[in-house]
Amino acid sequence: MSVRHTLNVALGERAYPIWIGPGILDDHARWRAAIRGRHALVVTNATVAPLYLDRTLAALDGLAVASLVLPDGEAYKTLDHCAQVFDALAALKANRDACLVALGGGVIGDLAGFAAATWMRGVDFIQIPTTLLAQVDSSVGGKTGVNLAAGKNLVGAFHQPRAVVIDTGTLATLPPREYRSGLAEVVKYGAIGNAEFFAWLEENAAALAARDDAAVGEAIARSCAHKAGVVARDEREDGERALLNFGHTFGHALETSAGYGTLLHGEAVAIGMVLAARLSAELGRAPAADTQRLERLLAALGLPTALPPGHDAQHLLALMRLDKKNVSGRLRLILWRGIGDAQIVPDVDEGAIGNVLR
Ligand SMILES: NC(=O)c1ccc[n+]([C@@H]2O[C@H](COP(=O)([O-])OP(=O)(O)OC[C@H]3O[C@@H](n4cnc5c(N)ncnc54)[C@H](O)[C@@H]3O)[C@@H](O)[C@H]2O)c1
Ligand SMILES: O=C(O)C(=O)C[C@@H](O)[C@H](O)[C@H](O)COP(=O)(O)O
Ligand SMILES: [Zn+2]
Repeated sequence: MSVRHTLNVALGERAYPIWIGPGILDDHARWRAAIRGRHALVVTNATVAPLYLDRTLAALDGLAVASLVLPDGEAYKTLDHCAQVFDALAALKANRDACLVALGGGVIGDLAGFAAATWMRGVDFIQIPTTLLAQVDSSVGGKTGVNLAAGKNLVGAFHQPRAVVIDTGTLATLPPREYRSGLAEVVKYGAIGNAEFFAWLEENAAALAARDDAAVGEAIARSCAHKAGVVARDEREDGERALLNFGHTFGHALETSAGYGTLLHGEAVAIGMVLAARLSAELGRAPAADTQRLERLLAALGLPTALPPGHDAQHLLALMRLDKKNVSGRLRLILWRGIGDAQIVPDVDEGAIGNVLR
């Protein structure tokens, strides 16, 4: 086991470490020290439990511990399944000093994090992300929540973890499609604010597609560093943090309309980023050549760039109207001036959005 990178999310008294490296799930002394009380509940799912639950429980030896294994899938990121976490905490007799341990991808992290935010009005939690997407994005920053039939992440809370334990060795068991989905959020960091990183991704696309350890490790560390900086400056999305939503207004609408789990989050974000880039070009805000560069990179990483056949533009637009970033009924989108230069654009013309969706 070895920690290759230690980052910090600088939030004053609520600052927390991000440890990144292969095998650090077994570095018990390190991450168990982040648990302050006697009770711990590990929340995971039916796919991840047989792979990594025993190793996680081994670190918690000596505490009053329980585990909850939920069904696997985006379709289960719901209030009903959050209620199962509350029931497990009640059965454990967990008090205010309890700690939840989210072991899995972004679905488990968001759901367990939301349960931690609301159990007894807020208890600690630790993120142990086991997908690339969760390692580069969802485990950092404290956005927790669940989906409704009406839209993605419509119920949630900002609640920061106490620590993020990124064991890059867990990626060895991750299916290829899920790995590619995570790469979309990596591309997002370059697209929104780091043209040099975007160029690095272009140069290393083949290595990343082949899951080369060194390239993947660097992509994870650089992504986490980007996100940690944004979150430290704007924890509650009053400004800059909204840029992390590039591609997401379209993407979330696509995920909801396709039925949760049909299109993976990263796939929907990949398509959404292309649509946001196209819309930026259509509005005369960005060069069309940058859209093509984005499409080429995403395609080289095995990600989709086009809307799924049979999509309903009007339905997508209706879903976009319920996005959290909108103000006074006006659509507020993240667009760009080009690679590495995203911006928040209020009051985007629905006609132009409709053109891009069609
Ligand atoms: N909170 C945030 O800031 C944030 C950021 C990005 C995405 N998200 C949310 O994250 C979710 C998507 O996360 P995801 O892509 O991790 O999906 P996921 O949690 O559904 O995991 C993807 C699949 O991989 C499996 N899996 C997990 N780890 C594995 C491993 N090591 N080996 C084998 N299989 C493994 C899971 O069981 C699942 O089938 C969405 O709900 C999205 O909205 C949240
Ligand atoms: O951390 C953020 O801020 C993000 O926007 C990261 C996104 O990748 C992530 O999908 C997030 O869950 C979206 O949040 P939402 O506020 O649009 O629900
Ligand atoms: Zn996302």
